[in-house]
Amino acid sequence: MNVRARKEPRQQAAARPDPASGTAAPAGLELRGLIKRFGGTEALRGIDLVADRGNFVTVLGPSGSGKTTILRVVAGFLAADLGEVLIDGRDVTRMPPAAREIGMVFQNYALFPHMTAADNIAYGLKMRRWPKADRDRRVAEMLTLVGLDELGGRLPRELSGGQQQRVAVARALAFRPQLLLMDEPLGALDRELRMRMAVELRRLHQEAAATTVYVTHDREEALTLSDWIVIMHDGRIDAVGTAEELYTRPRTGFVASFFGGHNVAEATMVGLTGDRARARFAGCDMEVACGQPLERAERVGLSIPEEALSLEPAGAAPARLELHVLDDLYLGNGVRVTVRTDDGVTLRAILPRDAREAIRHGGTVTAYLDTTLVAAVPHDR
Ligand SMILES: Nc1ncnc2c1ncn2[C@@H]1O[C@H](COP(=O)(O)OP(=O)(O)OP(=O)(O)O)[C@@H](O)[C@H]1O
Repeated sequence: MNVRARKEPRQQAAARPDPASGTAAPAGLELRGLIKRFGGTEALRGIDLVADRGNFVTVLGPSGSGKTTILRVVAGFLAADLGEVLIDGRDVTRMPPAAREIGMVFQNYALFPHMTAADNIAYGLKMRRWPKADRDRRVAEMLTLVGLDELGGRLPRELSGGQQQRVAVARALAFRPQLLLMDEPLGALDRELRMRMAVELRRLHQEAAATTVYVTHDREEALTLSDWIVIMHDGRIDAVGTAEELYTRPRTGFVASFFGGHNVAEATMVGLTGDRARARFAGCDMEVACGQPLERAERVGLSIPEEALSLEPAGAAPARLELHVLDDLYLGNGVRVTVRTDDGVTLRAILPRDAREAIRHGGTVTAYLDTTLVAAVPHDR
């Protein structure tokens, strides 16, 4: 079954009609006004989120932004000071963790070391009093699903990190939870294995059809896995969108620099019409799209992707800039340069390999900015 059907995530809690049935379909997960304080620390400052059933939602954000706290509140390990948690329309806010029927996978796997892979997978089924024959059938199915048919009899210590992680996923999905929570499940694996497992998790998610909330601080994992990405910043949701939306039209400077790896530069706002702003940057006037509705102000932020600069005019409206080269690094498939405008704004750019000739350390270079790739964001003071 394909659960990637794109439905809109909603940052405000509101049931939406299900076009198929004509009635309001409960969301797979709904968070309403979650607030959590630890002493003087406000870990969650009002989280509203609706994830449609079967969606894969990644919660991405820097360390300390509140990602794990959200999962712990949803799982029931931690009570929020205020707010509600609904799973498939069921208010579970005051239910103990076991009654919420959630599948969970965490970074340290937490497999039972003295049990075989098969027994680890069967554990939750036993707790739920599944008859032995059903249990055995389901364990075999899960071992096949995660590609470990031959290894069910092994103890965790006889399995590689990636294999243990698959057992943990199989165990979490075995009892067919409607909701699966994963907190940095690939964090302990090396980079190559992490990316391979991310692709595999995506496939498992599609087969299991559970609404999934996945916490990570790794952008690439988020890109590989998600229907929707939620960007956390300081206990709040800064933005929700598809990877493409967040990359091409970041709402804020934080999203642009954290998720997109973009430059965020300050510019003068010289005009604003609807969702387009006119900005003066590096001596050029340019018209750019707004990442969110903006107010008329003196200053505006510009989100400038690293690939927006080139040495030949590019895009529909290339703005010509004279830049000072501070640094250049040959990458094989391109050149990473650090440049500075006359006003002292520093930008990072990726130029094609053959640009190396034109770039001299300490020299100046004429570059063209593809303004169709630039987005105006609120100016952070
Ligand atoms: N049990 C606790 N007691 C006190 N403060 C806590 C506790 N748990 C979390 N915090 C604080 O709440 C904030 C959010 O923490 P959380 O663990 O949710 O962040 P995170 O985004 O998951 O970070 P990381 O990526 O480092 O795991 C942090 O400032 C953290 O120090």
